[in-house]
Amino acid sequence: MTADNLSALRQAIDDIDDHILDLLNQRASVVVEVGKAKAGQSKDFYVPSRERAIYERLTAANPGPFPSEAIRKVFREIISASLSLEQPMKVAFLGPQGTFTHAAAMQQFGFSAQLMPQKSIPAIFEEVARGRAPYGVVPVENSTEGVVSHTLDMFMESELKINAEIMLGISHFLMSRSGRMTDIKKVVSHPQPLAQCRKWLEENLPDVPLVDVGSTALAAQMALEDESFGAIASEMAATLYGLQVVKERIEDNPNNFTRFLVIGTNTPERSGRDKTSLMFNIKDQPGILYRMLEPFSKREINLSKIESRPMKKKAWEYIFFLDIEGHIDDEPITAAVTELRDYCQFLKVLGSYPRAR
Ligand SMILES: C=C(O[C@@H]1C=C(C(=O)O)C=C[C@H]1O)C(=O)O
Repeated sequence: MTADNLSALRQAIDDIDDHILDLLNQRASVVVEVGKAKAGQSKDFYVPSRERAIYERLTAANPGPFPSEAIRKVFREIISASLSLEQPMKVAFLGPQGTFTHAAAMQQFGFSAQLMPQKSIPAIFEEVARGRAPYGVVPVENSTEGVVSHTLDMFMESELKINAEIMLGISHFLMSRSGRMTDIKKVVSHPQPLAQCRKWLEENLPDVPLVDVGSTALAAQMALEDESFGAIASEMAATLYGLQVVKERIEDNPNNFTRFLVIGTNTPERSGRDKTSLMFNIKDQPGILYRMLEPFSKREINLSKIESRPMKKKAWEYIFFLDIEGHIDDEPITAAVTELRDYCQFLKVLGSYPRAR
């Protein structure tokens, strides 16, 4: 390639970039107009279902060679930056910086959002309920370890609604100050990642004691303080805290996903591919468990999750959490929920929101 040829190609890239920049500005101006129109109708500015539709439409329409996997990331940032023109989007999440919830919040809201780390799951509910952040991100279940009971318990007392769900592939990294396995005398992490790496730890660090701490990010901070600590945390935590990766991807099951919820004060409109989460307590009667599912099965409504938790106020009474496919405004769902209500002492719709996949 000659120098002339290279500079001609670079000139072509500059021209295209100018064009992209011009289009980004045109797009941002339209988003501002949409924001004004929504404010006039007191509608939420942030619409996760519309964002999902944009990612899916563009990924399907992409002729290449630009990689389809990158489309969501690029448009995530374009949308995030446009949303911040109105006002920085404040999002409370389970901190400190570098937790998996931080990564989930970033995946959903992008770099232009103002992510606000909180010390506990109740603190996130509190920030949103008090209006200090319009949205919060909380973990709710892991594909290998099951539900995050703190989050389910919070819905018993809170009136907040689920606005979206986020699925995040979870990969655990072992990290330390030196990056040498032989320096590690203790392994620190949150109990869930420790459990998810049990086999790897038994095989590779059999005599090293394991220490539970409140979060993976806290574990990373401890490893930064003490060279003899190995922390199990996200790749993001290693970068953020400047730790050396000892071993990548040490989870026993590589098919490890965590589901997070975006909580807010309103219920999003139907998107056509939604999920509804319900919470209820049934009256104690013979055959009641069977009957509570009948309103759904006879309408062929798909259940994606059922979970029960002890009701703290009364021994041996249970609260059920049910996820069903569809939006509460869909006629069969409204009818099934109305029917179920008859068997319940109480029933709460935790939200209808776009399905992640
Ligand atoms: C512009 C809108 O509002 C927000 C911004 C979006 C965008 O930049 O495309 C998409 C959805 C909303 O979160 C809209 O609802 O269309």
